[in-house]
Amino acid sequence: MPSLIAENLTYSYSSKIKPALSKVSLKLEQGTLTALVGPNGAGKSTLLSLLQGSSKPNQGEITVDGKPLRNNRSQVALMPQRGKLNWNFPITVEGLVSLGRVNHSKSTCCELEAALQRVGISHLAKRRLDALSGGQQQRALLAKTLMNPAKIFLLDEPCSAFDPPAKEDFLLIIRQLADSGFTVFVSSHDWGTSLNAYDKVVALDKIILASGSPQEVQEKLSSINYLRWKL
Ligand SMILES: Nc1ncnc2c1ncn2[C@@H]1O[C@H](COP(=O)(O)OP(=O)(O)OP(=O)(O)O)[C@@H](O)[C@H]1O
Repeated sequence: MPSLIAENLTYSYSSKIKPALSKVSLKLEQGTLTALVGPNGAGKSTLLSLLQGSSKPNQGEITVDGKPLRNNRSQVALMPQRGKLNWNFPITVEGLVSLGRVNHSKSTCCELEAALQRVGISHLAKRRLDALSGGQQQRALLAKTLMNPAKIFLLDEPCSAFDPPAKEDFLLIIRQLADSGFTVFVSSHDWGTSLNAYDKVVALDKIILASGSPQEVQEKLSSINYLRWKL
């Protein structure tokens, strides 16, 4: 059953420039892990911000469980790109993660501990954020996002700070999230074999280039010679 459907989304930052996204349609099924791939400037972050509802499309519709997104925004949470955060802010890991509670209501110890456990950093709860590695910081940011009682998680380039083993560990964490019923949509620059860890791949470059299983998308992109001239 699809939990999020986007139909014909078009979005321009200004009427004077070409649209960042044109007629983008996709379906995210409940309990699946989907990759969103595309080169720099393809519109990945723009699409995620539309799907989260922080920007509105110029044209097109987004529904969550059959209702317009505007009536169901609490079901969708976005983890921003790491570049959007000040990692030197003087805060502990548990302080950061607690901020993820919606409306900043007081989080219970259980919720906090569950989020830290899900991403495997309970032992770092009292550490300062600026004393962590880039990969540990990304896990802390995911734990903060998971404090949100949403069921659709949009992750904007979460693997950018990871070395290959850490990336594999992170993929396992998000796979477990999907297997426990959450819908997870992850933007990435990685067109390599790690795409095989996903149920589905959406390739974007202002329009949807291809969508389907990792193999189907790789085949489609090579048939249009996209990978050769673009990447
Ligand atoms: N605030 C903005 N104002 C004007 N144009 C913008 C703005 N944000 C993004 N753009 C433009 O929209 C297009 C899509 O940008 P976006 O950040 O969504 O791409 P992306 O695929 O996430 O890129 P990257 O992989 O580099 O993060 C780019 O041409 C970008 O320059």
